[in-house]
Amino acid sequence: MTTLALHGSSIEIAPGALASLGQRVAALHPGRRVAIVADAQVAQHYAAKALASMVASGMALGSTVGGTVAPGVFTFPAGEQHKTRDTWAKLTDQLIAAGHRRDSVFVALGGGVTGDLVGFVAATYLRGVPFVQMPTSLTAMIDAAIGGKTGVDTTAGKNLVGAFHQPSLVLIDPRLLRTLPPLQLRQGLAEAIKHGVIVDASYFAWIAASLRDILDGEIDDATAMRLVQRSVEIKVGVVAQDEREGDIRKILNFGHTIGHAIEHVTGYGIPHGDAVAIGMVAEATLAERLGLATPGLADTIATVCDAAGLPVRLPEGVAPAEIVVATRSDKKTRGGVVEYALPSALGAMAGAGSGYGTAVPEAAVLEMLQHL
Ligand SMILES: NC(=O)c1ccc[n+]([C@@H]2O[C@H](COP(=O)([O-])OP(=O)(O)OC[C@H]3O[C@@H](n4cnc5c(N)ncnc54)[C@H](O)[C@@H]3O)[C@@H](O)[C@H]2O)c1
Ligand SMILES: O=C(O)C(=O)C[C@@H](O)[C@H](O)[C@H](O)COP(=O)(O)O
Ligand SMILES: [Zn+2]
Repeated sequence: MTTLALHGSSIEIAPGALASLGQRVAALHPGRRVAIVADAQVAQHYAAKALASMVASGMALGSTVGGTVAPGVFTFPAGEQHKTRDTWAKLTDQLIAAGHRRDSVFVALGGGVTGDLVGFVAATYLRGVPFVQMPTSLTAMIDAAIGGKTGVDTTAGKNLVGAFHQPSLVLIDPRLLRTLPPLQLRQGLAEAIKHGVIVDASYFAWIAASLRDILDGEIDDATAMRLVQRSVEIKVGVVAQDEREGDIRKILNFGHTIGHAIEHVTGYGIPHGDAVAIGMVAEATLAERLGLATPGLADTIATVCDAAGLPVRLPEGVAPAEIVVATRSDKKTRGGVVEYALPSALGAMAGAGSGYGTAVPEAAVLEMLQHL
């Protein structure tokens, strides 16, 4: 078992950890009522086990006004299309009806959509109740469950409404990756590749050399632990320095300015990791064109993303100009100009000492996208 600490969160990684969920939640939150929230797909795989572990540890569930015991598990339909204010409202109403009050703790059991959504429900519920992240996708284990960014998408763009709200516990069981569909495993790899590019060239090289071990057949405990642990260490190392993204945390957004714009203009028809892979190649190309990055960096990133089965070019039918317009809702925009977090070399980012945001004129972004 590996344990890390971050802004009040205990982050615990161990194969088989799901069995100890109830025990860990009860130890951190004695006397609280608990509600588990999962999307319908994850619920089919893991809700019964998670609930059994809560009940075995003596955690109480909600209860309605008439005294009936409320369900322990609340579900919503799977998919980014449901990471919305509408789902936030429905879940909030269901939890209120189930009698959850300030003495409750919520558990997000699922991928990044579930973690972002349930974290935002917890952040706003009676002005804030504690929550626990039990991530089930690679994206959630190595990225979304860590660092306290919660929120939902709106029709204007990605993650535009949300809050920073740190989970009390992030319990990671890499064995849950065994039921994750290959397409979803690749989505997480995009974020792991990002971690290599922004902080650790040797981790990038290890991922490149380990793609077959990760993607072909069932991932073994040793490979899964190494992948999850190194990415978690990198994310924790960055967020520990800058919780609210005033400075170095921006580097975790590498690939996301273009990536989020792609997700938005395709109506979330492109999964997050795919969009980030294209975004990383595009933004590294931009960094090279601006003279900030080592020539060849974008090709190196593209080669590894391609070998991981991730796309590296704009999807067919998506016009560069509409991407540029969609980038205007990026949260790193200052004074009306979008600032990008750009790499300078494998394992290093441009802009240290000046906030890690590089203001780039739209004309330069448009030209780069037209030649991608
Ligand atoms: N808050 C952050 O810092 C942060 C970081 C990265 C990504 N994100 C967000 O995370 C989301 C993407 O996360 P995601 O890729 O996990 O998407 P997701 O939550 O939609 O999960 C992907 C699919 O995999 C299924 N699934 C998850 N775990 C499974 C398992 N173990 N077995 C079988 N099926 C499983 C889900 O039901 C879903 O259909 C995006 O909304 C992105 O913006 C947030
Ligand atoms: O934790 C961070 O900080 C990140 O930027 C991690 C990203 O991988 C993640 O997709 C995040 O949700 C993007 O945040 P946003 O602030 O650009 O909405
Ligand atoms: Zn991301």
